[in-house]
Amino acid sequence: MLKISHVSRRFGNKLAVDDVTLEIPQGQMVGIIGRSGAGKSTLLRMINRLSDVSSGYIDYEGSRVSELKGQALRGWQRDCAMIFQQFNLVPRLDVITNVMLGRLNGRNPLLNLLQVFSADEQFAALKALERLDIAQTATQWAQTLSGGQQQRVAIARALMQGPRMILADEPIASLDPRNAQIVMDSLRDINAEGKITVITNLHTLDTARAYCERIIGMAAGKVVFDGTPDELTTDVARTIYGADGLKEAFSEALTSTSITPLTLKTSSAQPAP
Ligand SMILES: Nc1ncnc2c1ncn2[C@@H]1O[C@H](COP(=O)(O)OP(=O)(O)OP(=O)(O)O)[C@@H](O)[C@H]1O
Repeated sequence: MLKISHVSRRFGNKLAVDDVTLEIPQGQMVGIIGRSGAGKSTLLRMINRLSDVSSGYIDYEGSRVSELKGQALRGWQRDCAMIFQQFNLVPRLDVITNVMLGRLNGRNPLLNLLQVFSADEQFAALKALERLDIAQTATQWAQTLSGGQQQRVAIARALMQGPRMILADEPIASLDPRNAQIVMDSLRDINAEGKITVITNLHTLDTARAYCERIIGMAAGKVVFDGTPDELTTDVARTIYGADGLKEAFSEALTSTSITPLTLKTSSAQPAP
């Protein structure tokens, strides 16, 4: 269980996240939606401790994540993998090495520097790439891959950490609909098969509805909705996006990133209406 208790984050005068309290059971697939600037990324970054809370607490399985330091903090960041809109791969390294870098936190820094990886690590990286159906790209430079392939490499790298949770910050915002679907299908399958909690920020309503069993809506730093896709009515969407943002949220859903799941493995995930 991840517990977020009265968490706020301030940047100067700006309250980016405002008194958020949430409980996320292990293994849930959660989508966070909201307009640009609503505080979605800041919330994810605080969970992963890329950013510190200004006030409040974050706990995971009884451990106070928001106060971890040193090795314990690195341990948490290994348990709680993060993927980003821009993939964050090393462009001039081959794919398999990029994936093995997912083990960084658990390894001797000197070996990292020399990029020496054991046979076991190479095997695990290949298995992770196979799981994402891109093992054939293992020896290519990361920068030669399409955006969708790069995001799958980033997910494979996250899997190399052996995480209990994956945080995805707008993972499909830079992808075309087909690749967006492949990436969301991968996240959904990893969630369903491995009981790995997935919390993903998403720009579009339809993707959140199609893939997430629970949707959290944020506006101006606050949680303004927390429920199932069925409960996310047009009125609720208006609260999340505002009357002027609503058109954008729905029209986006009908155009560039409109996707539906390829295969449904979880009973709670429903295709977009
Ligand atoms: N490092 C920072 N310094 C100053 N202000 C910041 C910083 N990070 C975020 N903010 C501000 O906090 C608010 C919330 O930003 P955040 O990136 O969390 O929103 P978001 O919902 O993820 O938006 P987007 O969808 O555009 O990424 C915004 O007003 C943003 O400008």
